[in-house]
Amino acid sequence: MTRIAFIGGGNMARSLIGGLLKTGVAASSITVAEPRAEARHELGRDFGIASYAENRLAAAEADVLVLAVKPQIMPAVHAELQDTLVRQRPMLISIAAGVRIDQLERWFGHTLAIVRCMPNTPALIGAGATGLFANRRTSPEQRAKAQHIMDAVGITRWVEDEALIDTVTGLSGSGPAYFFAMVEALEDAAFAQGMSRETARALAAQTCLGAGRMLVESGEDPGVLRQRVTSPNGTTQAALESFASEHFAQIVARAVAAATRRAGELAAALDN
Ligand SMILES: NC(=O)C1=CN([C@@H]2O[C@H](COP(=O)(O)OP(=O)(O)OC[C@H]3O[C@@H](n4cnc5c(N)ncnc54)[C@H](O)[C@@H]3O)[C@@H](O)[C@H]2O)C=CC1
Ligand SMILES: O=C(O)[C@@H]1CCC=N1
Repeated sequence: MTRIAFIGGGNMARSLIGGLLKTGVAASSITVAEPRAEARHELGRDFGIASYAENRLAAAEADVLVLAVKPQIMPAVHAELQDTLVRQRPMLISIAAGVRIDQLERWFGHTLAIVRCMPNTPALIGAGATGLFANRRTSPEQRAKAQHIMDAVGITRWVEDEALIDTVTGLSGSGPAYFFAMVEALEDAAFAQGMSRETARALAAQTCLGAGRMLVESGEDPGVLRQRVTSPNGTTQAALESFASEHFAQIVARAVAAATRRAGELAAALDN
């Protein structure tokens, strides 16, 4: 049984923990370190896992440490875990946006297996999407273990070039928020035309779910699916022409680039 300790018990850790438990991972094999007492209480209440105020205690028995703190917190975490790292030599899985392998090696040690991942919050319902990149110290068995953990909560893809983890961040890491923003905008638009918020939200959310499921389950090209909705000179064409006139594709590309760039900035700030 792999023993996994989460360092940081915030939103993303909760999504991963909830997803892992749903796939049958034993609550006794997961611990979490979280400084906020209320969050610790909620982790115990919602998931039945042991939580600790101190990183050292949560990590005491772990084979795998999932570093789930904000990038800025990472150097402090290293200081608190130094003894544990030397004694246990756990594999590290960092999910922190931007934070590079060379930085993690500098803080946590050059001889540890380190996998840099970028998951997303739908992991909570087993529908996550995770990009992974491993350092050279990571053995094939350790790569498989990291992938196994992330496969439990959704799909996984290894990237060849570490820089592409920042692209994963701009695509799928932050991506759920783009779709939530789309649903909010659709709801607002229908509300402005007189529909109740409840009905507008239900229809917008189900449309998001239906389109997503069709895309994934059919395996068809999104462009083909889009064309099937678009009757010549019909309503969809009118909406898509409106999107195009506002340069929708460029708007999305600039947003993804902004998120990707921010990941790099978060990391660069830690070099100073
Ligand atoms: N929220 C998301 O959708 C995603 C977040 N991430 C990454 O996951 C990491 C965590 O993000 P969130 O969960 O959104 O943030 P969050 O703020 O919800 O969680 C971070 C947790 O770390 C705790 N913490 C603070 N100092 C600590 C310390 N010294 N030791 C242990 N825990 C400490 C905080 O109390 C907090 O509960 C970030 O690095 C972020 O880039 C990655 C993918 C998606
Ligand atoms: O917004 C963030 O910085 C984190 C990383 C990806 C999703 N949430």
